[in-house]
Amino acid sequence: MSLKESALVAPDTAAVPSPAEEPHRATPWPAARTTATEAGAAAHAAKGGRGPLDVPLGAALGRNLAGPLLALTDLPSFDTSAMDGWAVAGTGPWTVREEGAVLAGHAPAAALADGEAVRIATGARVPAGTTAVIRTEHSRTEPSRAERDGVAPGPLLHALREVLTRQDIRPRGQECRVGDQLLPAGSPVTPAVLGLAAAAGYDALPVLPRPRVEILVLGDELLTAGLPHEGLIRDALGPMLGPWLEALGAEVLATRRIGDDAEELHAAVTGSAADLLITTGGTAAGPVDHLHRVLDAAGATLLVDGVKVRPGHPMLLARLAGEEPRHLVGLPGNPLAAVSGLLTLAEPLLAALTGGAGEPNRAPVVPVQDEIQGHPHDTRLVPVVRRADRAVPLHYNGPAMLRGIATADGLAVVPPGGARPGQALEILGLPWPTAAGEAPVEGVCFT
Ligand SMILES: Nc1nc2c(c(=O)[nH]1)N[C@H]1C(S)=C(S)[C@@H](COP(=O)(O)OP(=O)(O)OC[C@H]3O[C@@H](n4cnc5c(N)ncnc54)[C@H](O)[C@@H]3O)O[C@H]1N2
Ligand code: MOO
Repeated sequence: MSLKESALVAPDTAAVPSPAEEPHRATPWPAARTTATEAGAAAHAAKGGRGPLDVPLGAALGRNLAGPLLALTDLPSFDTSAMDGWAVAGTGPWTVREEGAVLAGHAPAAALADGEAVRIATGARVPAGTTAVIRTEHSRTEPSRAERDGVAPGPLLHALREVLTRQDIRPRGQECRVGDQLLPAGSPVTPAVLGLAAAAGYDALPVLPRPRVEILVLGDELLTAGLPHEGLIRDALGPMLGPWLEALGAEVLATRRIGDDAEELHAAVTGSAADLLITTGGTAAGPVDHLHRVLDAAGATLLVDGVKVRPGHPMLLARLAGEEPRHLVGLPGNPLAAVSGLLTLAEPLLAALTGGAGEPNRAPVVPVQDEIQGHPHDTRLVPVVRRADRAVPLHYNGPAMLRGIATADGLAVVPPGGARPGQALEILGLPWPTAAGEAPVEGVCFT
């Protein structure tokens, strides 16, 4: 008997009701996120072996630091002139030393004797004996009598304002001393962090390994190019999920289109090397919704089978069979339902899988401007834009729509029963910069 004939029996012959038809099996939304976090944390702990990687600075952007960033040097590493002007020793007027300017990156200049001055550039090492730097614009020079007579020494330097001891000198170690912690472990490597790491002496950074993710897009009705026609529609999830998951810190191994083929799906699920498989579609009870049967045949354990959230309630989380802990998140096919599954299950799991690289989607609490209709029993996730101190719900929030989320700053977590105007709600953030306050808020209300 083939796989299709045995474990993957056709849905209309299956005696058991589908998970979508069994609301009691659905997990409350907060508990589903906790389960996903715990699954990721357990997988991370079990994988102890996948230790930090040293990557060149240029490749570290967007990764998370595997350990604290410790300064490899004092910063600045020498007493540095903060201004173009004069290094002086003692009180003025000062005799200007004959030699040329002390420049950044050049050999150290000879020590200044009391009463001497030398030209200095911003970033140059101040000569030993220097008591202050005077900016060019705060100084004037005049020929000394000796210089007028044609014999050394050179001109005299006068300060045009009071000179404070050590002014405009950046002392060695002002920003940090060697060994100081500049950033804690887990910090995201931003462009600014790359700059700081380079300044502090790093050529490479130890970063956490990224969870490997594979995306399986299911559905015979999906087109990868052109206009929808004859009942076929464009695949909206393939182009969206890879970049979204990368923005959440994953390494996306592949996005594969599988169609509605149970055998092919079974082979893809059992043969994948990814830490996390993401499927789209096939979670419900339709004639070609094979996901539950494939997971059963593959020996997977369902950790979450339906969540009390709208949209996206048929989403699921499974632990795949095998010694290595690997997971599968089944996202519903409706595009906004898939986003809901991504934020509910995939995001917390990925955050924990990277080893506590930061709090997953720290949700700020913001009052909502308008009433938001609730589901009687389930949480709702509703795209919102932030306007000043308020969250404004967007209207194109139907399960099959991406028009709302495409202009949103986040998703409001609306408790069962709904929210009153002014009620404070958690807002799940999106992993990219949003144009808060720019988006149109008027529109037709669809469900
Ligand atoms: N009898 C029931 N039917 C459905 C239920 C239910 O509880 N009982 N739940 C509905 C809900 S809610 C959702 S969400 C969907 C979930 O369906 P599936 O995960 O099985 O997804 P599909 O049936 O494959 O597709 C649903 C919908 O989404 C479109 N789709 C799928 N993939 C994509 C894609 N990559 N890009 C764009 N659009 C996609 C697909 O064409 C369908 O229109 O089930 C309901 N049914
Ligand atoms: O999960 Mo469904 O998206 O509510 O239509």
